[in-house]
Amino acid sequence: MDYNEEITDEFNGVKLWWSANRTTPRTQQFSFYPGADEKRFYTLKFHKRDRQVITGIYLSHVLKQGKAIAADNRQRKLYSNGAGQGWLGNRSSTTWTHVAFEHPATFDTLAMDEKKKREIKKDLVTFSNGKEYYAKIGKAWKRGYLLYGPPGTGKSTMVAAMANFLNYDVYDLELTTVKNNVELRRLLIETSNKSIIVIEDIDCSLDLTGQREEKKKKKKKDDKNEEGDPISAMSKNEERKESEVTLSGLLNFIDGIWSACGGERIIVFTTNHVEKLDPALIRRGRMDKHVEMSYCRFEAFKVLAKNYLDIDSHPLFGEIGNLLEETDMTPADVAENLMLKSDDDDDDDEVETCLKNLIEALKTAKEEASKKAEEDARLKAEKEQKEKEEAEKEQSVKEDVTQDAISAKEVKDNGVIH
Ligand SMILES: Nc1ncnc2c1ncn2[C@@H]1O[C@H](COP(=O)(O)OP(=O)(O)OP(=O)(O)O)[C@@H](O)[C@H]1O
Repeated sequence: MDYNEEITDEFNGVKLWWSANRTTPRTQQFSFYPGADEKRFYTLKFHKRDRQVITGIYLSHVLKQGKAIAADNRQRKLYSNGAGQGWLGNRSSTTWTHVAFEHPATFDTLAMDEKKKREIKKDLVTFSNGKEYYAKIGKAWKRGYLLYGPPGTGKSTMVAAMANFLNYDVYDLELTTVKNNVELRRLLIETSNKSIIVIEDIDCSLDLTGQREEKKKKKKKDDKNEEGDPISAMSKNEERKESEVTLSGLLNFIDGIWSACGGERIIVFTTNHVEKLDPALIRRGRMDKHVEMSYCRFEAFKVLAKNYLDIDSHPLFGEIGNLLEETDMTPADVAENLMLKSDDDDDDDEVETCLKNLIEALKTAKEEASKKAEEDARLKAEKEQKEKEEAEKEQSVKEDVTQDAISAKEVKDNGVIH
């Protein structure tokens, strides 16, 4: 609103007039900051019979709307943590740095089962409106999501869609650069409200899955190789400092030790190997919602076809639908085939070429999958045969030993037989 401009509003049948004003100071003192002494205010005019409505509900309605608009217009941020450099070039504590978050993914463009999408959106809305509820039940206002599925099924895309849906910032937490639990806690305390904290590929981020021994062995081997080269050993020493963040450190964070610093945070773990994760890490209550991101089926394909080709139907959809039901292809691979090669998405030939390419790719994938299944079956049969032969061999050795024992007993009982 400009100064001296007046706008009319209407609320529940009540008409009112807003105007923006300012006062300039009478004394003409010198100031470094032009306009520092200026007073700005809004004037609201309405009929006195409507006073109750205006002071009762209208003003809080305006404040609420204002906050919502400010939140919508807010430039959201994508934070990531990286190892900083100390004075001597050594590794110092990791800190958050940020860039503008501008990922275009939304739930509309996310290719997945519609029912699942609706369920997730409902869960997110319930969470973000749940301030009083969380306070009432005495729980930290946070929610954990575990997104699991093969690479390219849209786990990162889902995080972006969630952030855009809720208007939250995203903190991409790289655990391997966090020195220890103390540093983890500091980083988490520095996160702001209304944010999603993501740990991608949690199975690779930490020694939470029994890989610690492997790494120790490798380190021992490297140390041995560097024994004769102290300079390279010194320079690598800093670089190689492993994260000492522990499972219990991470569990404490999820359980809300840091909840004293406020709420409204969503924690997301993504993994390609859910079976590798420690059950303590992903039990319900910590990771409240487990979402499987799966291969592209027909319903998800239709979303991609709309996104990439701007079509809702096509005579080739039937064939594609059948192939997708029989073949496991990730949405990322399907999307790759649907990328137009020119910028003319009205070009019917181009659309058809894309769909035909996809059909070819699906047929190839189907053939490869069936070859692989045959090969797996052959290897399995071979293995079973080998195990059977070994068991038989073992059994025959056992029988020989028993026979020897019987013969020895007979010799003992009956004397030496010549
Ligand atoms: N479900 C999906 N809906 C829409 N686009 C998708 C989907 N899955 C994958 N894509 C497309 O494929 C690309 C890769 O997907 P994304 O990085 O989200 O997969 P991911 O499961 O996180 O993979 P990774 O496990 O390798 O990190 C995305 O940029 C997006 O264009």
